[in-house]
Amino acid sequence: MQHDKILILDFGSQVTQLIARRVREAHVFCEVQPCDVSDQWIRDYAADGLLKGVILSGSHASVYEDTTDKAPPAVFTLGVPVLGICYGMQTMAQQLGGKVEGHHLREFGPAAVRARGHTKLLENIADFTTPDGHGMLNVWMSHGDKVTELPPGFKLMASTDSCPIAGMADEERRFYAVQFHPEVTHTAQGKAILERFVLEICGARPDWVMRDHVAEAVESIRRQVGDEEVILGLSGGVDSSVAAALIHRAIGDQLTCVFVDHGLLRLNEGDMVMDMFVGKLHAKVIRVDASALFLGELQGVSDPEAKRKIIGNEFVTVFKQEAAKLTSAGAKGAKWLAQGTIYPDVIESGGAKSKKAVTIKSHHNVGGLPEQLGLKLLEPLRDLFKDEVRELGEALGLPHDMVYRHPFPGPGLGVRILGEVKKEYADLLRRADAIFIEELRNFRDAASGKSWYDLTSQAFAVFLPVKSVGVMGDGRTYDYVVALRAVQTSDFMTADWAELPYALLKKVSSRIINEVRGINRVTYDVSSKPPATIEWE
Ligand SMILES: Nc1ncnc2c1ncn2[C@@H]1O[C@H](COP(=O)(O)OP(=O)(O)OP(=O)(O)O)[C@@H](O)[C@H]1O
Ligand SMILES: O=c1[nH]c(=O)c2[nH+]cn([C@@H]3O[C@H](COP(=O)(O)O)[C@@H](O)[C@H]3O)c2[nH]1
Ligand SMILES: NC(=O)CC[C@H](N)C(=O)O
Ligand SMILES: [Mg+2]
Repeated sequence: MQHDKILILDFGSQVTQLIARRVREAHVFCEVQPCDVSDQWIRDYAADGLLKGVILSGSHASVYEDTTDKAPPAVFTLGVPVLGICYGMQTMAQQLGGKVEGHHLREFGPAAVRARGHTKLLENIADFTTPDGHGMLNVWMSHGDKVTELPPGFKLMASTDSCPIAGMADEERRFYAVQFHPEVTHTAQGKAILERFVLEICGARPDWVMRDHVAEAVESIRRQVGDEEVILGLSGGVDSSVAAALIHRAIGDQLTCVFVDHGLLRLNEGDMVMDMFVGKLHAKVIRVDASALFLGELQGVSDPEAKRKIIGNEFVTVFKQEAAKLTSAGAKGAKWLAQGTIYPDVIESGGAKSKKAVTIKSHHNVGGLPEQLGLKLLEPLRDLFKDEVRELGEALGLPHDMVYRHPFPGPGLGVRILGEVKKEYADLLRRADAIFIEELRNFRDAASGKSWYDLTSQAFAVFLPVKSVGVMGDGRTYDYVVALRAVQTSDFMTADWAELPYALLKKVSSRIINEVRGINRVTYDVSSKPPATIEWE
């Protein structure tokens, strides 16, 4: 089945992904592309007739600077509706003959917008009505520049006290633009406005539903792979688990999963993964116990980046060995490497050019492997956001607890044991961490009824290789310290430390100190990201 599609051109706004989320929530398929795709690219993209509309995102830049990006002109000649948001509105105005000016006064935060001109986009969408009968919208603004002159053919669609042209429309050509951000939840009617644009103005079919997606994905994997063999690095994390379950549904025993136990996994994780995939799904999984190898290589190394590099390299070595064994043992050998790449990974690596490439941490993943192994790449989750991946996982019958797990970094406990990694430390940390997670699952927030595990995005314990003095049973102890970390975040780029209930912290601390001999002190990390990061290394 072919889906109608909406194209979102990204000018580098922090919230471009939210536009895509809102469109997907309206069950319309959409893709984000960098704003500097060529006219030819746009025309090719539209050639199948499925492109129903284009959305231009915001940006940190100002359109009147010489160096800033413009929308590919073809966007305005395709004949499909276009919606400009913030910078997207400003560049639309400028490119089509209007005027944009800078102001030193920035408008950042909530604003009340008055709808004008009875346009199709805002018609009958309002948060309240003024005594004289005007529809008003509570929106979120984030700009310094303004459109000061409408382009020919446009009429005024919205205004605020400080921004007289807060929206404009050329209804004949179906071009609409708003200075505020409908994609953020602070704009109360934002969802309604984007739905109006996508469903009614663009007329896109709302046919993007997970149920159908499973069948389609299975079909497309079968077509792509034929009777060839596939290998996949299975971590027990959400993405690789859902990818494995999906591919297994499609091609059964043609899939072999390689699960590397580097000795830095969470408590019982290895057995859990095997139980699920081998025991319940009957998938082929090779469990490689490489803990001696990894811990050996890490001996004496305490620099975080050096540790990450070692773990990454060893991982590649082990994976290559297993792939080679598979090739020599089987008649055919694997031709495909499957990965649980999801849509945010795609956008982050190939997308917006505004992203600055400063290495804060070398993230471990299987990048670069396909070339080294000479395998073709199979990435069935490439189009999906994390919550869609989770929905898909559940549709495939994976247990809720597995698909709603917090993410776990590839280097595992290796980046949660500060400094040199030792088996002794990993064993202590695993037990402390398991207690923390267990209690997060046990404690529920009275108001929402949700567990604190579900109310946090990521939570774990960190091992500090320093000793402090304590007193237990009238005796002196001199033992290690554990720090607890729990954060709330939507995208892991920024995060707040979670305000866990004291009763929960108290229980966890007392259990860890009583049950894990070797730890006599527990602290709670109250640092946000930035300036701290989520992991400690
Ligand atoms: N211990 C491991 N054994 C095999 N493959 C692994 C291991 N750790 C990581 N990988 C591979 O590296 C990829 C990237 O890891 P990443 O943590 O980003 O994703 P994930 O573990 O699948 O999901 P999550 O984000 O929920 O942890 C995984 O999809 C998996 O293919
Ligand atoms: O697959 C991964 N390989 C890695 O090397 C890695 N390092 C950090 N993380 C995860 O990324 C998110 C942000 O972490 P930081 O704030 O510590 O950079 C958090 O969710 C971290 O757990 C990793 N994930
Ligand atoms: N959020 C935006 O798109 C801002 C656009 C432009 N930089 C301005 O300040 O007006
Ligand atoms: Mg993981």
